[in-house]
Amino acid sequence: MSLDVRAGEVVALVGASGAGKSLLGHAVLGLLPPNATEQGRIAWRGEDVDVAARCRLAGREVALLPQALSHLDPTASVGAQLRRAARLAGVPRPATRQVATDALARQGLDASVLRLHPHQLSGGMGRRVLTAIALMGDPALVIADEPTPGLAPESVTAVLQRLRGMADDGRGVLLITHEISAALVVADRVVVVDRGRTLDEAPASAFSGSGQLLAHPYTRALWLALPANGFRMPDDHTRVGAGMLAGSGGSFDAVGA
Ligand SMILES: Nc1ncnc2c1ncn2[C@@H]1O[C@H](COP(=O)(O)OP(=O)(O)OP(=O)(O)O)[C@@H](O)[C@H]1O
Ligand code: NI
Repeated sequence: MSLDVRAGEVVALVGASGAGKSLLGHAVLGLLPPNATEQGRIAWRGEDVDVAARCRLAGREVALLPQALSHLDPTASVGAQLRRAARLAGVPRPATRQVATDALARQGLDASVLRLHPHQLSGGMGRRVLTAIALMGDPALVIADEPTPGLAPESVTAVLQRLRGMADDGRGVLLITHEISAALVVADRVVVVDRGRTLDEAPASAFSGSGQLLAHPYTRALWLALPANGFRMPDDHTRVGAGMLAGSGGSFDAVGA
């Protein structure tokens, strides 16, 4: 896999289940299991970063916006979790309460939420809390792993617009998803992956009409299969799929971040 994310842009990483999208995100954050073997390189601001360096960047320069509310600690109040994130981001202890309150306010939540525990939050509130935690260290890169499945349409829009806002504030955003239609609402570029390989990269604007601007047949097939395009399946779809299988190795050679 090979891709890069620049400041100010949302890059959507799109691919079928098992393509390796989450693994790529975890690799960038230095979160792969200890027995994982890696090949290739990951660079941050032009410099190669090893696992130790990536772990130092994680939570400060690079933040993960997880999908599941289960990433919140069920036994700790929202306030305690935000203050912990603030301390990890380098905020001196006496200031953490105010920083936590401000972080919630930026997500449209008032200070009464500090006292709540995760089970008392609605789905939308929980996601705002996760966002507040992820942004605590003022990261330059936000990796959002499947932030929208299971959400009501208006919440999907809100989550995507928040990601767009993060990019407009000058951050880079990597949006991992298998919902290309949602990604296209906010993405500048779309990187298509399959079975551990980058297949294609296209500007979001190329996804229009009958896909004539999309060079790769797999990407065009993804676009045409959307409900809005009438679930069209090109005749050669199965053949393309089989070709993808035959040509794939399932590991990443190169990762650029
Ligand atoms: N710790 C692990 N050990 C071995 N194999 C793993 C591990 N984690 C993931 N895999 C495998 O690596 C492949 C890629 O998984 P990954 O979770 O990155 O896919 P994904 O593209 O994020 O899929 P999804 O859209 O379902 O989240 C899958 O075949 C998965 O089973
Ligand atoms: Ni995943």
